[in-house]
Amino acid sequence: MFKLISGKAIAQKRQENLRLEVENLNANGVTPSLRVVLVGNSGPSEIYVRNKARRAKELGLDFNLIRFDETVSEKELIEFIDSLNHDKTVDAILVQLPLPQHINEEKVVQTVSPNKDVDGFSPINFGYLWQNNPNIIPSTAGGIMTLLEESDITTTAKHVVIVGRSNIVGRPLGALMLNSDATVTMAHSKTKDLKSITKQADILISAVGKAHFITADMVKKGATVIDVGMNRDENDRLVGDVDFDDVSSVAGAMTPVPGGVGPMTILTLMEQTIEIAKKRV
Ligand SMILES: Nc1nc2c(c(=O)[nH]1)N[C@@H](CN(C=O)c1ccc(C(=O)N[C@@H](CCC(=O)O)C(=O)O)cc1)CN2
Ligand SMILES: [Mg+2]
Repeated sequence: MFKLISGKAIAQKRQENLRLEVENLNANGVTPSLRVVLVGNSGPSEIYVRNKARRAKELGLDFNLIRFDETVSEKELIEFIDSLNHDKTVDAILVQLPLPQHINEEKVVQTVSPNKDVDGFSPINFGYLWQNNPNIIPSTAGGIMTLLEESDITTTAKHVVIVGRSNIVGRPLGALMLNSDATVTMAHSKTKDLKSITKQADILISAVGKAHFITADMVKKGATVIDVGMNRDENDRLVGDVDFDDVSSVAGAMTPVPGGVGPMTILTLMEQTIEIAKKRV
């Protein structure tokens, strides 16, 4: 039987509990605070940041978006982030990616204090994650683990194939899957005979950024397929990496785009902002 995994519904359900946690914190004089730094005004980043702002406001968080022109210098950006690091009223800092070409993304990510790094992108938090001692973890990867858990899809001893090795999704998800006792294969653009590998997956995750990349012939019957892609098709519709109509004829469970992984990314960001703020109680 085929199951559609709705990230939107799971995120909505968990957000109810988060509201109660925020009320509890408020009763202790704490309002979790999140600062999002956005450089330039690319269409997709604007949408993602707007979604973050909406959820934060629904939860009653202290949310602030700080915008910089896309010509901002690396030095100015780094100095600003450092001022947030030292601001005692700020729990969590997020720099929306990607950044313009002239700014070194690694340097900026390394500037965010590991204690406020709600994206879990700093080398310290990445290191903790790979040592199976996670602190703050990247939101998309964390959201996917929650999505599976809430859908009663276990990872122990499963063969998980992740296509894509980005720092935002593929690599941290590889660590989380390994930590949760899956057998993990990380595939990427240099992988030979990708289809022979994806066909072995009990859980197949695609984070490639190419519409219609995963087709039914690449999927084992009954497999769970998680689609992280956010692409525009030839009709300018938002689609994932997975050819949904084709793959749903063989998969056992699948996430849609939109309404799958995206809402879970934002939920996890809210959960982690609240977790960081709890340390103030
Ligand atoms: N600093 C960060 N930058 C980026 C991250 C990140 O986790 N931290 N991840 C992605 C973008 N991303 C979060 O920022 C993100 C992507 C998608 C969604 C989302 O809600 N998607 C919706 C559809 C939205 C639409 O209509 O286009 C869905 O899937 O239903 C939220 C966040 C890159 N940058
Ligand atoms: Mg993300």
